[in-house]
Amino acid sequence: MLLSTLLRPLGIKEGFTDTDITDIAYDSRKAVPGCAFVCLKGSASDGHKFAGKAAESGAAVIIAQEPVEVKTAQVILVPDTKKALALMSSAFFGEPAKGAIRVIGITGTKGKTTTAYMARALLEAAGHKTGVMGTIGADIDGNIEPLDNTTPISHEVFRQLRRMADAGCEYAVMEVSSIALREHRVYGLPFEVGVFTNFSEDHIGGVEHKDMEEYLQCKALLFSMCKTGVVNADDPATEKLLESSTCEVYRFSMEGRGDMNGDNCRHLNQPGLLGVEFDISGDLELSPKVGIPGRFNAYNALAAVSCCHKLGVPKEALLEGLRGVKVKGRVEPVAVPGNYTLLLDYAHNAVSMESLLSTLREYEPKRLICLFGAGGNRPKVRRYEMGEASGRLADLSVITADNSRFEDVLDIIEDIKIGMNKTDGKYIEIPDRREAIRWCIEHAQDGDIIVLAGKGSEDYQEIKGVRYPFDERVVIREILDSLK
Ligand SMILES: CC(=O)N[C@H]1[C@@H](OP(=O)(O)OP(=O)(O)OC[C@H]2O[C@@H](n3ccc(=O)[nH]c3=O)[C@H](O)[C@@H]2O)O[C@H](CO)[C@@H](O)[C@@H]1O[C@H](C)C(=O)N[C@@H](C)C(=O)N[C@H](CCC(=O)O)C(=O)O
Ligand SMILES: Nc1ncnc2c1ncn2[C@@H]1O[C@H](COP(=O)(O)OP(=O)(O)OP(=O)(O)O)[C@@H](O)[C@H]1O
Repeated sequence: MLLSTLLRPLGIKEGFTDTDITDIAYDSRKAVPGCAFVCLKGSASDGHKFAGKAAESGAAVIIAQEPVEVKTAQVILVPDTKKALALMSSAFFGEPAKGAIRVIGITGTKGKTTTAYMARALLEAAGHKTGVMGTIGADIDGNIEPLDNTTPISHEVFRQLRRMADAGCEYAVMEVSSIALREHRVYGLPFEVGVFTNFSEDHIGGVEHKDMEEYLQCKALLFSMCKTGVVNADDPATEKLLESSTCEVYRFSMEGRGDMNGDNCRHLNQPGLLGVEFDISGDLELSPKVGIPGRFNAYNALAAVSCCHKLGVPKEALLEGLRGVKVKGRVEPVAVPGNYTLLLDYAHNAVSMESLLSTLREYEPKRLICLFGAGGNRPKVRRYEMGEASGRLADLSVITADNSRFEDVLDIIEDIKIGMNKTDGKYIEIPDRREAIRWCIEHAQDGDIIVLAGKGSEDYQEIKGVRYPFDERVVIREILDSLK
């Protein structure tokens, strides 16, 4: 593609020699002859330092935001290379979001993945093929390409949108993290709808956000990039989020203050099948059954229904889509031979643990058993808080390993116990996660709900820098086979 075509969206029309560009690279180790190398300032290093290396590998152009010394490539200075990468990537992949595919962005502290998959289920029930991009990966028809981040770097965002459009998707639903908005990973992307699920404390400190104010301001950016903002009217942060919005606003609520309101949430409870049912009024009258349990999933469903209603999805498709929805690793049921319920869930901090366990309590299990660990090399406060939440809400906690990374799993368990010991919750410790799961299955009683928290859709365990295969669906099947 001609350099002039890539630079046009940046408003650069002169001051360079036009040439054919083979690729766009932002990592010097992946620079190829004839590419444009974009220098990005990162958290660990500065891409400007690698401009020389990229030129040695044959880069024809260096896009930089401060002067760099290279002899074999032309240098083009721009005010912000992250924005430049996004605009150039969109052009490089044929501007997929300007005609080929309509993009829905979902932001919020919790519920992004679930709401994204619900929206896909609704759109597909209406006959619109839809791709999903988020924590689980880039998913077209269940074929999942892993992504480095929940919202990957802009080049990958536009590459995936092109892939989805080429595969015949009319829509892409993507999770848009606050970090991605801060880092301009979706800069210039025209969103048809932006959805806001909720806001609570998370992602503060280290390379993440400075404070809650900055966290919210980053999320707010989505609402000046979309035509319609579909927002949770019940969240105390919503009005502040919308202060500088430029979109049409559509509110959903479980407390009667929205354009679309949900009410009268009821639990669906059969062995192996938990779900929720609720009534919608306002712009639509319907009582959907949702194939995933939890009061918070009524919220997620209401967000997805509001979004898809705005896109013209008919009532019948809304009902059909929600009934059949399943989200990998989000309160996902696993078939077991006994009369108990075994669920996999991604809850890995206090907020999600609290909402998960309190909602499961409402299903009145004989016992609620929660198996969980906590990630190594992550803030310790998570461990104390998760321990406290499980101690308070589960009848029995089985404390085990999660991705211990470079820490000793026994040290992490000791931290979890600090929180646990603030409660009178019963617990056992089984550091080997496979053995802990086996214990739960061997000791399950009729009417129990057992939830394996923390892994969700992950299929590995990360120990001392190595990722070992660990798909809980496979592990459970192996344990059940060995017990036959
Ligand atoms: C802080 C942050 O967001 N970092 C992201 C960033 O990496 P970085 O800033 O550390 O990059 P760096 O190592 O400093 O390198 C800077 C530049 O030099 C280049 N380089 C580097 C070395 C070299 O030899 N040559 C070279 O050209 C790099 O390719 C890069 O362009 O760019 C990478 C590639 O896109 C991301 O994978 C990485 O995400 C890291 C892994 C991360 O943990 N990010 C978190 C904070 C994050 O983004 N989370 C959100 C929210 C998730 C949620 O809601 O749960 C997400 O969307 O995932
Ligand atoms: N609306 C919600 N409110 C509170 N908790 C929720 C909500 N939706 C889901 N959860 C809980 O949070 C966990 C993660 O849900 P989900 O993956 O949908 O959210 P996410 O925003 O994508 O999360 P993350 O940013 O951690 O990847 C679920 O497994 C569930 O326990």
